[in-house]
Amino acid sequence: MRHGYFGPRGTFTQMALARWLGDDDALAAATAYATVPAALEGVRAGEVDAVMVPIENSVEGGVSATLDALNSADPLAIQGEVLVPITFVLAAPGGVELASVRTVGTHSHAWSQVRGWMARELPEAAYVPTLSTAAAAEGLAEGGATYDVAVCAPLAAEVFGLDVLADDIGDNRSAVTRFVLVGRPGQVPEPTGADKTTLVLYQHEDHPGGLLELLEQFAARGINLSRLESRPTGAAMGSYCFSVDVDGHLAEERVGEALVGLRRVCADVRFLGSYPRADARRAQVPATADDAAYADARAWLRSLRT
Ligand SMILES: O=C(O)C(=O)C[C@]1(C(=O)O)C=C[C@@H](O)C=C1
Repeated sequence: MRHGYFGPRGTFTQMALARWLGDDDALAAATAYATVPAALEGVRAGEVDAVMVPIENSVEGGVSATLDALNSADPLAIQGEVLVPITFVLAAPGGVELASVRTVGTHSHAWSQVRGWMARELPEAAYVPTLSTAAAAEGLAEGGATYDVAVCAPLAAEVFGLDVLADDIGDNRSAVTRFVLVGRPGQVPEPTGADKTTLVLYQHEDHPGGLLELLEQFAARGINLSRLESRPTGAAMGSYCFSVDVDGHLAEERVGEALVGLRRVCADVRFLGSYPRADARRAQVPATADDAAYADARAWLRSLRT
């Protein structure tokens, strides 16, 4: 299988792919893409079979670039997820002193996670956005960067031969980012009992109780949601879709029933995959909503009809 990732080398995303593959040769052969949309386009175009991209951070929330690229164009399928603890360093070419720093380059998600440290230690420093944390480090190593230092992973500082001016500068020491491996739709991974299903829901039109109508489909079937975000569809001001992760697998009765319900009440339902949870936490399913309960209720209905 050919893999890709949101690169360059030294991104947190590459670390996630390393964890997923567990094989140095496969990682070295993987294609680095400069942006998340480019990585997903690489899969759609068949350049690679699957790419690793960030989707959610425990401090900053959803990664909009990923959510929006997954919601548009041909549907893709999430095949698995990886959790990576996030620690940032302040990295610079040799000879740069902390006191002389005026500008800091990094990814916008990383900047949001070091704001407190920056306000305390470098209150005058201006922020320069870069395509990724590792791209910021790469820019310094290549020369000609428009910033003095980079906020990046310790790995990126090492890969690009930079000095570490400050260690562990994240405001939240337990920050974690969730990454997903995305491929073309095909086989859905087998259910494990500890799975997630990712969906994008489009309402017919804005109306009172519209969101409740969607959520009812899950609540009535004993399905827990682990993420719910509204994203603009881009069609008009106030036009939103809902991106959700639910505990459960397409193959399970209660998830299937919820999908049937959603299909009836939504203008469109985009199925983005059922896949094993990285933390292997089993879904809490009420006894009234497990597969046996559905089979029993269906048998009863059949008996009434015959
Ligand atoms: O820039 C990187 O290194 C990434 O992998 C991207 C990304 C993100 O998009 O959230 C990943 C984890 C960190 O929270 C900051 C940046």
